[in-house]
Amino acid sequence: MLLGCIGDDFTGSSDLANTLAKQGMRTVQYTGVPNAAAVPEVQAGVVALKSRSIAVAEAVAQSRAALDWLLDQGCEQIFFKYCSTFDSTAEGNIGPVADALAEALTAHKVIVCPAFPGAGRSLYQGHLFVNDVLLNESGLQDHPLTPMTDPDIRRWLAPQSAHTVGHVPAADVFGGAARIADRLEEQNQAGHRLIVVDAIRDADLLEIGKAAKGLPLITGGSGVALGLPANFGCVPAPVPWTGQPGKAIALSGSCSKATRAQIVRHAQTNPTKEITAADVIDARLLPAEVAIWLLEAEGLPLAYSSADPAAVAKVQAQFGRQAASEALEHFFAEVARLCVERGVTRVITAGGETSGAIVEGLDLDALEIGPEIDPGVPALRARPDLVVALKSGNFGAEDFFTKADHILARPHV
Ligand SMILES: Nc1ncnc2c1ncn2[C@@H]1O[C@H](COP(=O)(O)OP(=O)(O)O)[C@@H](O)[C@H]1O
Ligand SMILES: O=C(O)[C@@H](O)C(=O)COP(=O)(O)O
Repeated sequence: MLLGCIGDDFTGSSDLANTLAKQGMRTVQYTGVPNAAAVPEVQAGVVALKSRSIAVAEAVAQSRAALDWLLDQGCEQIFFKYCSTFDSTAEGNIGPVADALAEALTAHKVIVCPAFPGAGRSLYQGHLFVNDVLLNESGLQDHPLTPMTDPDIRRWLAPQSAHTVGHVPAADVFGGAARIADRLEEQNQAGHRLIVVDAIRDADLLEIGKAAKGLPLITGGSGVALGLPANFGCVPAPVPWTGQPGKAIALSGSCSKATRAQIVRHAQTNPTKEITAADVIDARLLPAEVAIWLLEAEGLPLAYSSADPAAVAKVQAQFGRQAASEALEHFFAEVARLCVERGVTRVITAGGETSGAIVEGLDLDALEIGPEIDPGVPALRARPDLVVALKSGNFGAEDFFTKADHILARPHV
């Protein structure tokens, strides 16, 4: 294994794996830290953790365990993948995990770059934009677990890290790889260890990738991984795929604007069922009832708890943020488990935490990376009889659910 990656959630990990596979690296996504060694053909291993919203100490411990396993596989470089919208709180977990990995790897110039222009995320003067609005006006300010209320990534990261935060501005990034490398060195000499690097185009990310050659640790969204495979001699290649016939279901616990629009669109031509948090928490609705509905419905049925910010705030005020999230995540995991046990072969999920709970509930070990459905979302083969797609809350076009199912079912490509 050449490149070892640690993802702080499951959709994000598949987003990164998608980029690496498209750029020609033989990539596998693992559910948590594997117990056994990787097969020798794997060039990039992505250890998917569900560490974005857990306690800081636990996120650090899990990430350190992932690092140890990746180093045991012979990795020459480590990539810490977090969200392209930098989802985190003032306590963490991006800063503490990056600090711990940097310490363990004796990394002194650590790139911090959430930019993903392909999905509308650009970083300019340290400020993160989602399409044409600042992060804190993009809807992410209402995220149920990690509300992003400040678009200045330097300011957001500072309280999370033991080190001062540096910056390489766009004007230097536009100067190319050598200038970026010089600026990283300069920022480190000035005492900074975590260094926010601007990027607004894929061309910038490719230059940052070149400048990152040989650095022990890189952190960011999947965008900044674009230029890394070339450093290992890999070249872009089509990703092979054999789809899976049979019965499909879709499950969504994402409350993002993008997912809610996708649900409205899907409901125009497919059966949909809304799950309310109160019904789940008070046990008025059981996973088996939803599983039966999904199994009996025609087309691509979708069960969702996705709700707008006002409804989410009401649920959280009544039951508590963590309790509501956990109850819904466990519920969806159990629904998925029952459906797969009864023969479902294609599972499409929306939401990072939700997808993580479902993948863990289904006990899926290693995911083989297939072709891209929409930017940042690949088709994945979990078992000989099961394929999945894990959609990040904010990714995907309005017709995502049907498009995903079409690709997951597609015969050999
Ligand atoms: N109606 C709801 N009320 C409160 N919380 C909800 C509701 N629906 C989903 N959630 C929780 O909100 C969180 C959404 O996070 P996630 O699944 O990561 O989606 P995204 O990818 O959009 O961030 C999950 O923990 C989920 O259980
Ligand atoms: O980088 C991204 O935006 C995604 O890969 C990601 O991490 C998604 O997280 P969720 O929005 O919680 O699914």
